[in-house]
Amino acid sequence: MAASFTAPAQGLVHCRNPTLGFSDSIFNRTQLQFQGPVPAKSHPLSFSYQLKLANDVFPRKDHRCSFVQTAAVRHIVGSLAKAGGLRFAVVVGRFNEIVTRPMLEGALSTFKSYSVQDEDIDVVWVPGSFDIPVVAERLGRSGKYHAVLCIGAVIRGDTSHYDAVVSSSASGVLSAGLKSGIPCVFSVLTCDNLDQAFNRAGGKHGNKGSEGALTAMELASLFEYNLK
Ligand SMILES: Nc1c(NC[C@H](O)[C@H](O)[C@H](O)CO)[nH]c(=O)[nH]c1=O
Ligand SMILES: CC(=O)[C@@H](O)COP(=O)(O)O
Repeated sequence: MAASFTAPAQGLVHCRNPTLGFSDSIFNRTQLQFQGPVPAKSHPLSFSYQLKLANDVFPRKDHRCSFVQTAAVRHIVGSLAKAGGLRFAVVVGRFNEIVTRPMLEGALSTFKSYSVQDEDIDVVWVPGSFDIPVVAERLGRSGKYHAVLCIGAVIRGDTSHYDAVVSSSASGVLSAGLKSGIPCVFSVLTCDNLDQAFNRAGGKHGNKGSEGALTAMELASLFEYNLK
């Protein structure tokens, strides 16, 4: 997309120049002195007129304007600061609840710390990770939530059952998001043993439930405020 010029009175051109912050989009305004005539009622300016303005401001011998090329990129990022007021569903597997419960608690406290109210969160328990996707899709389609966070813990046993549950859960959550059009976040641990799981449920490798809540808020905000 082209740089967004506005042409206020008196021949001043403002150029919107986005800079990225991790959790928010910040736009800096740069004022440029413009030499040529500015049409009285000129916004939004056509792309060709924006090019003409830019070339008038930065004339180059080879008739190319590097300013337009760099300023034309707009970076769009969801904002955690705008999570308050958004609604979330959390689908949690009861299987290995000793792991999934602290993940859920981590998620709920992270939502709270970004001003998401308790009444804007519904927690739905299901038997295990394999059962999460069908529920996530139903919740996504309900129109009640801005994002669905999926929490589970699959721990390898003796047979190939692990692979079936892991791959079904991962592809199912992906498909739930794609089919419902609502972000469905995958916070299902896939571990070789209980130790690995505890380390990711509030232990030395953090809490993947909390991380999932951050992802859910960022995507919910992106969809609600930037991609409509
Ligand atoms: N073994 C694990 C399961 N298995 C259960 C399935 O998820 C599912 O509930 C059952 O097949 C009925 O559809 N679930 C986990 O979350 N973690 C496991 O380690
Ligand atoms: C990940 C699993 O499904 C696991 O609990 C099953 O264990 P097993 O393969 O020993 O039956």
